[in-house]
Amino acid sequence: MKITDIKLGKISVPLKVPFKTALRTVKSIEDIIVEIHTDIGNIGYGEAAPTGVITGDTNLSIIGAIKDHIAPSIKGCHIENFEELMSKLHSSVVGNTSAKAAIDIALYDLYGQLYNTSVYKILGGYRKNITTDITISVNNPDEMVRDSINAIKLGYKTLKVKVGKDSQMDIKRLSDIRNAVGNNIDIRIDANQGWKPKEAIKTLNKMEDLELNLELVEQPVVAYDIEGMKLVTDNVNIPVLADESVFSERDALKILQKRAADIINIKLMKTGGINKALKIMTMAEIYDVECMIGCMLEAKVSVNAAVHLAAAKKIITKIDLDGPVLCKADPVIGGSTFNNSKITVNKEIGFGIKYIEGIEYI
Ligand SMILES: C[C@H](N)C(=O)N[C@H](CCC(=O)O)C(=O)O
Ligand SMILES: [Mg+2]
Repeated sequence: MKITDIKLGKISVPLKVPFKTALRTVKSIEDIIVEIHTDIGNIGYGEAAPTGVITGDTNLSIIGAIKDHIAPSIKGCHIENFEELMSKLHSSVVGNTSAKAAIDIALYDLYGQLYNTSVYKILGGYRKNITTDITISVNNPDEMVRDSINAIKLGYKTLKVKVGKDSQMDIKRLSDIRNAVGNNIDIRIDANQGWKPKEAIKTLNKMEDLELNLELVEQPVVAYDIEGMKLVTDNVNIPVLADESVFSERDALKILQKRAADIINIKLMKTGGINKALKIMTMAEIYDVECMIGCMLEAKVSVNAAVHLAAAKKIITKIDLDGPVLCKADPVIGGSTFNNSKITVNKEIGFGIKYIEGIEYI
């Protein structure tokens, strides 16, 4: 199965409500779709999200990286030579992890098609069903309480509450939400780098004193401050999860060796796809550290690939794959089933993506 062409397009999918974090506010998903075509008519689908404030990737940089670097290095190659393809993909250009993720996903799709097997089975086939949390955007406390109650009515048992804009107000936000939802709901919080290390320690210890019963705190401090994150990890009881601090295997190794965080959040847009994510997961296994699998604001093509990875691997114990359920509509035909918090991995060959509505080809 030989790669003959790589086509790119854009999709635009409005969100149900604006998505707000300490880093950005977004009203719609504007992602790049990749189609890798082969000499025998198979197509592999991938998706890249332009999360400039986290990955540095924009739609124009994604298009440029694929057109100028990645496509020329993999065109004409055979899917059979998968290891060689991965090596070419990752050495074609530095950085550009979202562009690499889209290509990696499309290549895994074709690899599954080549061997007539669903990707999650090739990767390990650990389980068929997973349960995601849902993000509660950072807003005024009343709005966040309302969004939390609405999420619980839809059956969500875990809320991922965005904080990090104002630590005093964050304590009120969390107190109001915990009061409103009771103690049977898991609450994890994500500061998206918004706090300074000492501020994070003070805030998290206050939240513990108030018995807010938080499952974990995600990325309390700025991504590059590994010492700061370790200081937080060593001085609070709430488990600390490294998100923006871990892109590569080297980043993960540093965090693991220093014990700077308790859990690692793996996202395909940070790692550059499944192949590199697997390496991080193996390291986490060695250090006996659990992983979350997360997503950026992504539609169902790339989140479906993350579902396959999550379904395949035992080391992934926490799921944050709510991208598709945050959207007003789903333009992707095929793939896993998203029924609010319940996700069932699909069994079709490859990733099972059949068609994507409304692609604007570039
Ligand atoms: C969508 C997911 N639940 C999430 O919250 N991801 C964010 C980053 C998303 C973005 O800004 O596109 C995270 O975990 O930091
Ligand atoms: Mg995060």
